[in-house]
Amino acid sequence: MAASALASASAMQRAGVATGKQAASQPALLAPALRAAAAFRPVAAGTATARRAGLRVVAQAAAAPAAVAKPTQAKSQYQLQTLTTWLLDLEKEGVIDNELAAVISSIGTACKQIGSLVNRAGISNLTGLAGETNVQGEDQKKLDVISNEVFANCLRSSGRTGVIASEEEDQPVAVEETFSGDYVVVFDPLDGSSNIDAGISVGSIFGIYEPSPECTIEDMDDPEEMMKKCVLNVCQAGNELLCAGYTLYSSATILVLTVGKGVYGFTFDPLIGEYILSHPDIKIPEKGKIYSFNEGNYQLWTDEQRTYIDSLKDPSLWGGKPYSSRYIGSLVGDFHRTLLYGGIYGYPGDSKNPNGKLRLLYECAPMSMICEQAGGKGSTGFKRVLDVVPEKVHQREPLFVGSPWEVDYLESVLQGKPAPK
Ligand SMILES: O=P(O)(O)OC[C@H]1O[C@](O)(COP(=O)(O)O)[C@@H](O)[C@@H]1O
Repeated sequence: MAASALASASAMQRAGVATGKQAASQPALLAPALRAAAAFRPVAAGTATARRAGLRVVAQAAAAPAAVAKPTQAKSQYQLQTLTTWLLDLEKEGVIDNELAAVISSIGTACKQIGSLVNRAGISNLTGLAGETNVQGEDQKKLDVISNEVFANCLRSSGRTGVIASEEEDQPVAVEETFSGDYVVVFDPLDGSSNIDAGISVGSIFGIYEPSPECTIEDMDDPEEMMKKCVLNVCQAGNELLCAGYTLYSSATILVLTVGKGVYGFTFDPLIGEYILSHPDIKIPEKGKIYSFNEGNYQLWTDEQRTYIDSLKDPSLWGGKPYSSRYIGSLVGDFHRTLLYGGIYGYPGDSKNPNGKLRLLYECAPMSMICEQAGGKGSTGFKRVLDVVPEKVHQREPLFVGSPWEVDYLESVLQGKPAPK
């Protein structure tokens, strides 16, 4: 209607003569056109729109307190809280600086890229082995190598990182492209990669530290000196972490992180290419009903560790319903479920691997910070994970994370102390 109306009105003008005269000579033609043209006029009194406007005005007048309150900007249903706007709010509040925001954004970009590579792995020949082994002696998957490159490239191009350390790199690296900020970033570019070829959920894990003041890397440092400083920069205790997070690549791509003020989850929306706030201020349940351990190692565990798991399976101890067992074999997947549903995830040390399998710097510490920020706990069984100072970059540490009750109960069993109430 509107368009045709615009058309006829101009048709009239094309007729060149003031509408008035002609109108007199051809009334029938004009009527519909005039009515339509009226639609384009500012809201005249008596029309439906005016009525609605009027009602709104009245309603607002009625609702408004005597003193005319500043009209609050109605939150448009299309207003999104994205990772970008969340970081901006944190900057405005002085919680983080724009350099740290830039580093976190670059990690967000890396995870978008890795997420799409993981999704397409089966149809773009990205499954299978890369034919190399990493410093842990593990056969690297093609996507381990590629994800490592993607992560490192994004961190470099942020211009805000000074030293980066990856599960897939033997040694930490000093970043030449650093512009300012010099943040230290540790990361596991693709965790749980043994699950990739089966299309089961995997993830990325990261932690961000301040550069340690004692070891500022100088341009004139010789390579050996520089390496020593890089290692010292990354070997910081988890309680020094400024930010920790992971991205889950599963039925959805979900980035979960903390900057020390609670835990927030953002689901990636591929339609708009943005991370949307989907899990604000995550709180882990005080007590859960799920345990997540690789019981295949049961025979290698200590008596206390076996006693703990056996007790979770004894219904008489839990009002007739034992704990449920869930284990994907992908730390990010198992931890994400534990964070949302409660319970405990554990990778104990055992007679074969006294310190377990998981790496303190870029697996245990970041997950423990997130868990604590959500009201949970992260323990080695005998000590708070975040208080362990790493001596080596790829140091392994036993890890027990989850609801405070289950972790306290575990520590009581391993340390022979009374169980929590
Ligand atoms: O197969 P296991 O011995 O249970 O180990 C599984 C654990 O190892 C990991 O795959 C180790 O991580 P990477 O894949 O990064 O080496 C964790 O994700 C997972 O929780």
